[in-house]
Order: sequence, then structure tokens, then C-alpha cells
Amino acid sequence: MIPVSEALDRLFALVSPLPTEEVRLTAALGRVLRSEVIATRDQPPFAASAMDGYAIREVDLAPGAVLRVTGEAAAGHAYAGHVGPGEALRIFTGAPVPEGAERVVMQEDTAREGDRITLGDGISDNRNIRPAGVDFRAGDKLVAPRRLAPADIALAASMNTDRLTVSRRPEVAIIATGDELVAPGGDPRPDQIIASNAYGLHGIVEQAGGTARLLPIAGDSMGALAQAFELARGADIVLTIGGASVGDHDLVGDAAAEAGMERAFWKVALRPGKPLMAGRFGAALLLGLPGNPVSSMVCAHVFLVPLIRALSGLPATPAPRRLARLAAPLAANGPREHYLRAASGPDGVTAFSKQDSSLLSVLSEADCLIVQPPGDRARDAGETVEVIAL
Ligand SMILES: Nc1nc2c(c(=O)[nH]1)N[C@H]1C(S)=C(S)[C@@H](COP(=O)(O)OP(=O)(O)OC[C@H]3O[C@@H](n4cnc5c(N)ncnc54)[C@H](O)[C@@H]3O)O[C@H]1N2
Ligand code: MOO
Repeated sequence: MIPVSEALDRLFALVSPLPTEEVRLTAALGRVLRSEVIATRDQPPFAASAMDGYAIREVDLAPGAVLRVTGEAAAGHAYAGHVGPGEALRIFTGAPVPEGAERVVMQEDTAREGDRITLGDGISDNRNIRPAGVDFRAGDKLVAPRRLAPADIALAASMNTDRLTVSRRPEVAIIATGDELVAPGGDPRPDQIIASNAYGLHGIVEQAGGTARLLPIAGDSMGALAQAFELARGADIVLTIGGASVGDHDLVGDAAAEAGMERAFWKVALRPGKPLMAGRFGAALLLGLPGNPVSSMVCAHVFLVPLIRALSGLPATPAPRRLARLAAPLAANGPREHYLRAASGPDGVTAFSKQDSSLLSVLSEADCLIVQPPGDRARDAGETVEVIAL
């Protein structure tokens, strides 16, 4: 068994970022930006009114002042003249503020009669003008790499770009293995169970920005596994589920080696997930997850998601952790780093009393994993622990 951090290092050592492609803005959500976006203009490109009202000179700002309205500026319709003393320009939000005007008085602070306005009392100090370039200047950058959130895409659009250079999405071929497995929705024999893990992993892959390809369930034979590996060709990550341990029917390691996997590690000091394996697999990477449903999902959060991120060109870093307060005590830990299914509440995080790695019902209730280091002493409520959000 090697520590989780060393396993991650060995995994990251196998990674080269995938090639890039260009996508339209509407296809960019969740993709990893690989080339910075450079603004081609200031935003706003002119000093813009932040309110509907009247643009005036500072010297004219006095309660009860009467000013003559000389024209109008609206968004997309600049006013060509300038605002002189004693004058006011009718202006709307987003319109360019004309020369001479130094502030915009909200229309609620004025009374209009014909072409005259009278300023009210208690006009706020706010000038209600957004200076040119206050958001960004020509030449400013949206920095890469980054996973594109809706606000990033809006910012890129605002910088006047309609296509973005992003990583090709990593393709993950998922192979469930085991003679006992049948697909959901069928009619299983009493000694069979439903193959559930691939569907949870499919979700994790898609959430992390990859594309998941579910292959047919492979039986516990070298031939069936060889065939599955053949079907997985072309994927960036080959993800197997089950058959990773030491039993007579746990053949994934042997079959993968026969199909050309160069092993980077097998067995990691984490709980659940000890029999995890990984290696180079031709042009792809292979990650062999344990079959227990919670083990496979926890290993995906701890290893697969960081792997997908690194392949996508993001920094190779472990799953982010935050500090949380324990709302209930924790027992002392054994020699493996323990990822306890837990729920957050107003008083902090509480580990579920049942932690068996077969319990999807518990994982489904959990919103985080408490990470307890190997050999950690018992912890009291109120102590601080590290957690990974689910
Ligand atoms: N003698 C030992 N036995 C075991 C050890 C050990 O160190 N020595 N480790 C245990 C640990 S820890 C784990 S984790 C499991 C993992 O074993 P495998 O990866 O070989 O998993 P399987 O035996 O194939 O399956 C375990 C369990 O999960 C069910 N399963 C498998 N695939 C799926 C799927 N796609 N969907 C739903 N459920 C699945 C399978 O039916 C088994 O019940 O080994 C321990 N044993
Ligand atoms: O490590 Mo196994 O994943 O405990 O259940």
C-alpha cells in the first residue's frame, strides 16, 4: 500500500494535457479554456449613464435649480452635442454621457415641465456614471487554464470573442466487471445484483467535464476482459470497476497487464478503495476501481476527477479540501486514510454511523467526505477536520 498522495503523484506523472479544439460560446460551458482571451476594446467603451435621468454639470447641482432640457441620449443612440451650464440632457441607462456632463441625476430626483426640469432635495452623492473601461480595458485578459463558468463565458463574449480554445473533452470508457452483474431495469436471478456503479461514475465523469462511454458488462474471465479492453480503444481513460482485489475471480489486473497496461500502482492506503490500481495503457490511462459501490465512487472523487482535470489542462492537484467543525465525535483511525461519508448541518459535519463500502443509501444522503489521516487519534465534537464536498 502506498499513501494517497504518492498514488496521486504517480498518476499525475502519466498525464499529458489533451489537444485543444475551438468551440462556440454556447458550447463552452464547463469546458477548460486553454488559450487566454484578450479584450479587443474597453468595456464600457464610453462613459455610460448608470441611471435613467438627466445629465448635468456639477455647478448646476443645487436643490431647486431649474435647467433647460436640450436633447436626449439613449443606449445605442449617442448625443452629438455637449451639455453646457444651465442645461440638462435627457439620458437613459447605458447611453454614452456627452461631453460637459459630469453627473446623471435620477429622474425620481427631478420634476419635469415641458423642456424644464427642477432638481429636488437630497440628491445622492453618486455621479451615476460608469467610466469608460471600468470593467476591463483593451488588452486585459481572461486567463487560461480555467473551467468555464457562465460568468466567464459572458466575460469572453463581452471581450468580443465568439469562439474559445478549449481542451478536447477526455473520453472515459467505463467497464463494469463481474459475473453477478445485470443492467438496471432487467429481471435478475436471485444470485445476481444490479450493476449500479457505472451510472454513478458516468455522472461523476460528466460533472468533471469528461465524456463517459459505458461499455457492456464484462464477465469474470480473461477472454471477456480482453474483449472489453478491445472495445475501450480510443478512450483517454479506461475505467474498470471491480475484480481489483485478491480473490480467484479478481482478474482485472492480470487481464489489463496482458492487454499492455504498465502498472503505476496497485493498493493504496485509503478506506474505502484499497485495491485501487492505475497505469499507462497504450495512449490511454487505466484506472482500476474496486467494485464496492461506495469504494468506486470515493476513488472517483479522489483520483478520477483530479485526473480528468489534469488531462483537460488544469493544474494537477488533489480534490480540494476545506476545513469544517465536527458536530459529533470521530473514532480513532487505522492505517488507511479514511474518507467518511458525512452530512453538514448548522453545528458542523457529522459522519454517518454506518460506513460500510457497500452502502449507496448512505452515500446518497452524504454531502461531503470527512478525510481522517492514517493513525489519527479519536476526535471530539468541535474539533476541526478536512472535508471534500460531494
Ligand atoms: N481477502 C481480501 N478480500 C478483500 C480485500 C482484501 O484486502 N483481502 N479487500 C476488500 C476491499 S477493501 C474491497 S474494496 C473489495 C474490492 O474488491 P474488488 O474490486 O475485487 O470488487 P468485486 O469483488 O468485484 O466486488 C465487490 C462488491 O462490489 C459489487 N460490485 C462490483 N461491481 C459492481 C457494479 N458495477 N455495480 C454494483 N456493485 C458492484 C460486487 O458484487 C461485490 O459485492 O474487496 C474486498 N475483499
Ligand atoms: O477499501 Mo474497500 O474499498 O474498504 O471497501
